[in-house]
Amino acid sequence: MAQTAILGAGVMGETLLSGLLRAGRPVADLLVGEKRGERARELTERYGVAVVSNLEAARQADTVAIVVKPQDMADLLAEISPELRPGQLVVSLAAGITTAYIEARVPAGVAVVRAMPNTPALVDEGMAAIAPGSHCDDVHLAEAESLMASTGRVLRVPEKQMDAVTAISGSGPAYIFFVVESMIEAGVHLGLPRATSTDLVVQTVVGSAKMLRETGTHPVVLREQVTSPGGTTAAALRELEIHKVRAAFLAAMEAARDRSQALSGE
Ligand SMILES: NC(=O)C1=CN([C@@H]2O[C@H](COP(=O)(O)OP(=O)(O)OC[C@H]3O[C@@H](n4cnc5c(N)ncnc54)[C@H](OP(=O)(O)O)[C@@H]3O)[C@@H](O)[C@H]2O)C=CC1
Ligand SMILES: O=C(O)[C@@H]1CCC=N1
Repeated sequence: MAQTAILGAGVMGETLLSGLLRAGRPVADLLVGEKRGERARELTERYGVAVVSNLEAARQADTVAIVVKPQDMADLLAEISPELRPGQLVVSLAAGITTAYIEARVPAGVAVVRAMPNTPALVDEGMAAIAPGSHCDDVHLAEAESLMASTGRVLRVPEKQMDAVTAISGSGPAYIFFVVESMIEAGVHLGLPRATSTDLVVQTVVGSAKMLRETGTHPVVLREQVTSPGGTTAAALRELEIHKVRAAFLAAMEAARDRSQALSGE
């Protein structure tokens, strides 16, 4: 099978690595580029994967997945560019970095795909979107899709939607964890033991997510089913509206979208 290199084995790089292995990708087909010796030893012990220099990984691999921070992208591309060749596929998982940014820094003819995954990929419930660059054919896009599909669902989107995707599903798990954390804390304020509050909130979120996915019913309808006339839910939702939670979500996601747009220029 073709070799895939993962450059940048932090939170998301390790999530991709472990997902590919769970999906049955032979470890011999994977390479990791990691500059810190201690981290390299940890990854080899944990997964049995070969850890090599970025240059060596770029030389050997057919597909190079780049999972460094956007701010480290320019240096990494300058480092590996001498080893990249036309026909090779670069998949960038970095927020905000456009395919044009990468294409301008690699040899002509290198295919580039921009991907935006999220951390639920760690439990094979990821949501990723992919967008092709200008030298990318269907085979390249299908390869990027199969890479991301190892850990969950994948959508193909036009690149102009990627900053919004990043604001919704890329950063999205953090908003959900923030809501969960807030609800647990509220339970504690209401006098529940922390463990009880945590159990109640986590299962409520899992159950609600499962209902959304399995029934396909619109969230407004599901919310109305919970909201008995003159009851407890109506009282709570009124407070959420008074505190402008809906407007806060809109402002938050606009801020994430704007931050994503700014990252290519830094
Ligand atoms: N975390 C998330 O939920 C998501 C992250 N992403 C994207 O994934 C990318 C990585 O994010 P995340 O995993 O959170 O960040 P991390 O900081 O956890 O991981 C980045 C990794 O890249 C390594 N690195 C930096 N420079 C190089 C280099 N030249 N060669 C090899 N490795 C290098 C870092 O090593 P060291 O620590 O030694 O510097 C670190 O291990 C970002 O671009 C982010 O936008 C996308 C979607 C979701
Ligand atoms: O916060 C970030 O910039 C990255 C991209 C999406 C999720 N985490």
